[in-house]
Amino acid sequence: MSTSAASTLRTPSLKLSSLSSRNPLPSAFSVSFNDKRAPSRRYVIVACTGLPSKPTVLVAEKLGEAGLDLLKEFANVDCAYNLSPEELCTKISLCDALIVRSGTKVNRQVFESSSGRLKVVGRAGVGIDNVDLSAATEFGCLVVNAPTANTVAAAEHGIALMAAMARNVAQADASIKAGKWQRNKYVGVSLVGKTLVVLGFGKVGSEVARRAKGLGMHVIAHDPYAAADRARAIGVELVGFEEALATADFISLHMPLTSATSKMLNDETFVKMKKGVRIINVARGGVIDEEALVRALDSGIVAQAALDVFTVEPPSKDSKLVQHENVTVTPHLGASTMEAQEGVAIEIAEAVVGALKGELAATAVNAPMVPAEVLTELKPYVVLAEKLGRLAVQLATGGSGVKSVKVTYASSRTPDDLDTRLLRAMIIKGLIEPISSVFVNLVNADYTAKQRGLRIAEERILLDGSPENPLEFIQVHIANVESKFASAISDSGEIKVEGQVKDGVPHLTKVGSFEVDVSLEGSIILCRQVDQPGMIGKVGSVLGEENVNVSFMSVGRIAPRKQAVMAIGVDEQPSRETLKKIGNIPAIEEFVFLKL
Ligand SMILES: NC(=O)c1ccc[n+]([C@@H]2O[C@H](COP(=O)([O-])OP(=O)(O)OC[C@H]3O[C@@H](n4cnc5c(N)ncnc54)[C@H](O)[C@@H]3O)[C@@H](O)[C@H]2O)c1
Ligand SMILES: O=C(O)[C@H](O)COP(=O)(O)O
Repeated sequence: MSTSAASTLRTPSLKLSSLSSRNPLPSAFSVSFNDKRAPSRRYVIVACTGLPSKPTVLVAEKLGEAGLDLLKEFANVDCAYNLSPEELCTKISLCDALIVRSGTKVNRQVFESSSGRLKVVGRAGVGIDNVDLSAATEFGCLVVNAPTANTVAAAEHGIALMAAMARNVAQADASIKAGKWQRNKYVGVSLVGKTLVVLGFGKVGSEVARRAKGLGMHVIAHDPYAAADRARAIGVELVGFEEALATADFISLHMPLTSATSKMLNDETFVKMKKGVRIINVARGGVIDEEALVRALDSGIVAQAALDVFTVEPPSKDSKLVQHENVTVTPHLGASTMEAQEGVAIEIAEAVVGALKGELAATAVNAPMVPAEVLTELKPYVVLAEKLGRLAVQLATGGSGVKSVKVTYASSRTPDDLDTRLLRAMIIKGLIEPISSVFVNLVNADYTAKQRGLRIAEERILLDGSPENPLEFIQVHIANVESKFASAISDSGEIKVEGQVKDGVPHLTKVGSFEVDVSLEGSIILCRQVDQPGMIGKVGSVLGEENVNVSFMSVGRIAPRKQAVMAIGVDEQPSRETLKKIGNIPAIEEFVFLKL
């Protein structure tokens, strides 16, 4: 009999610990049994009190009612606006999700202060430059945004600013209200026939281009990552940066703020522009060097600027840029229409609720974005991947020694047609979580593996046949470790488990060199025995005596009457005594109990 099974069953030390950091249910607690002889092993029984089990969502900036209503159906919603950074850090430890707009800095300190409870940050809008994505990823916190609902609003605001600037609407309005009537002073310029350069030809940029063409402007665009055919389809030519600068009568900015786009317009670029150029910015203040813009306005290179966004928001009252007479400003209103705010609120509420339910988010910013239909197709394989990881690591003696893992995907689909990032993340989750207190998810899987020195190599086996199913089987191999169940070692000396999805249900189909077939639900007992009549009955009746329900049994053998491996799926965890009794059945040579 294997000593491993017995050693997992020593008298445990009892410890009560809150699960709040790993479990979104605030009412859940765990009783954990630590095995004194094998401290790395820990059993957890989760119990829920009668307290409310809804997750808590902190809404830190104004969100549309429709979004709040959606959130309230699923969560406790705490709307707390204008929090100081300290107040945010204090509150966040009690929250599972946080929703912000552009006015809240979600920095590393926020993630640190959450002590692991914060699972989702929802940015109710597009720009995520106010969220520290690396910190979020490190802490396993998913960041989702609402990338589409305010596109048109932002584009319309860009067009509104351009027209208002060209015709001095804001200045003339202020002048009349100050009792003046200055018709000669506010002669404007026409838009028709002028060249508009759109910098950043994404969602907002292309909508601006469409509208500007309707106004009779000649529109060209610069975007190193945009597809030329998409631009051509709406009659826009993509040009290089230098050409864009030199040709523009108007420049409208629509790129995200990143380290590459920070201060993209600066002293050097302003001198390359046509004298009298006009600039519109509804993207982010930081893409312009604001001091350089003031110089360019003073020197007349830039005739006018219309700005919705600023490096620091709100800008200081005495900001030279804001006060400049040739500058028209609005207080970051691009997304602020009734329609856009309603849409954004619903888009972000759905994304946050979905993420809290554990669904894979389509608008994830710091996790692989996988199209919805691919997610649906891969769902059972995602479960299979995690369970194979969990089984493989539990088969290793001393899990922390697991450093080198190979994953094999067998499929008749070409690699281009099979996205395995999700599967890899779930295998990592399965490999790490049973042997550590780290919470692993799609967001932090690769990061966590790297931190622990766990190398994951992936290989594909291209099968013949029609690629109806995404995958035929997945194998997880762990190299350079001993196994507590010697039969799990394959001919090549590695722990090997293989699984398939059958009728939508993940199955374990191979352990080492033994073929088995057991659905991956509940837990599993693996026994190696001499193949002889009555073994299934013997083990089954030991389990039955203790009312442990057997969900599945399967035997794989080398040859009749030789060695066989029996895989038994059980719904309940058998007691120590029951496992001992199984080990004492004379024909059983080794066995192991594995939690899924
Ligand atoms: N003022 C507002 O209220 C408001 C509202 C919505 C969006 N925005 C901002 O507008 C910007 C664009 O939003 P979007 O939804 O169109 O995003 P998007 O991701 O659809 O488009 C951004 C585009 O910028 C391009 N880009 C990246 N680097 C570039 C570079 N160096 N030069 C030129 N182009 C570059 C990308 O390739 C992409 O096509 C974001 O910064 C967003 O935060 C502001
Ligand atoms: O990036 C965005 O979506 C816009 O800048 C809107 O920001 P807001 O939600 O703060 O209005």
